[in-house]
Amino acid sequence: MPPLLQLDHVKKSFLQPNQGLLGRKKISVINDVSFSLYQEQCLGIIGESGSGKSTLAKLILGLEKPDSGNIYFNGFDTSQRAWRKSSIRRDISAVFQDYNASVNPYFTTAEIIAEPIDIYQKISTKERQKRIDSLLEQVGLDHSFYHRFPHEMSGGQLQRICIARAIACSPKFILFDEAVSSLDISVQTQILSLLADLQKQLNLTTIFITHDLTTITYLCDKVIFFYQGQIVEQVDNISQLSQVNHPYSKQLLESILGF
Ligand SMILES: Nc1ncnc2c1ncn2[C@@H]1O[C@H](COP(=O)(O)OP(=O)(O)OP(=O)(O)O)[C@@H](O)[C@H]1O
Repeated sequence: MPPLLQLDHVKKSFLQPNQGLLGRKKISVINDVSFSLYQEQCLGIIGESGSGKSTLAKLILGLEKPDSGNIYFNGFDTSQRAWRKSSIRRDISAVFQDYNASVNPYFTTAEIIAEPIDIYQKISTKERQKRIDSLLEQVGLDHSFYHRFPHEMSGGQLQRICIARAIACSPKFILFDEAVSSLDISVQTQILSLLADLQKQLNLTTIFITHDLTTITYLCDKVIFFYQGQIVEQVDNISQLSQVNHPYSKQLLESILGF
C-alpha cells in the first residue's frame, strides 16, 4: 500500500525580517526533508524551539508552499492546482497548541465543533445536534457543554472541543502541533490518553509534533529527530528508541531517562 503522506526532498527558506530591503538574506528553515507515513501510523516529530517544526507542520497542512520538493497525500501532489478543490483535502485535520486562538470566542461549543460539518456536510438540524452530542461524548464531555462559550471552559476542556472539531468530518489524518504543551501535566496525561483511544477507535494516521520525548513514547509508533531544519535521525520502531546514534537524539533520550 502506498504511504498516506509522503515528503520528498522538501525545502523551505524565509527572508530574514528587519534587515532592510537590499540586505535581506534568505534563511533555510526546512532543509531537504523526506519521509513517508503509512495509514494508521503515528509519527512523532521532536525538535527544539526554532528547529522548524511548525514550518514543517504548515507545509504538510498546505499553509506554506515548499521552495522545492513535493508533498503527496494519498498519492496526490499537494502543489497541484487541482489539490485545492480536491475532496481529499477534507481527510486532513489539525489541532494546535494555542486552543484559545484556535476558536472564535463568540461561538458556542456547538458552533465551534460544527464548523467543518457546516462547510462540508449537508445534514438536518436534528442530525447536526446528534452529531455534536456524539462528538462531545467522544472527547469525554457531556451535553452540558453544548451551549458554553470558550471563556466558560478550562484549557483542557477547550482543547477537547478543538479535538472534537478536528474529528468532526472523520478525517484520515490529523496533525497535532504541540497540542498538549500548554496544559497542566495532569491534564496533558488525560488528553494523551484520549488521543490514544481516538487513534485506535477511528483508525487515524497522525503526526505529533512536540519538544517532549515522553509524549512521543506514550503515543507514537515511530519518531523523527529534527534539528536545525533537518532530519538527523529516524526511528521506525519506537521500541528501538534506546538505540539512537545522533548526539542530539541521545541527549534527549538521556534527559528523559534521567542520566
Ligand atoms: N513566515 C516566516 N517568515 C520568516 N521567518 C520565519 C517565518 N516562519 C518561521 N520563521 C523562522 O523559521 C524558524 C523556525 O520557526 P518554526 O516556528 O518553524 O520553529 P519551531 O521549531 O516550531 O519553534 P517553536 O517550538 O519555538 O515553535 C525560526 O527562526 C523562525 O523565526
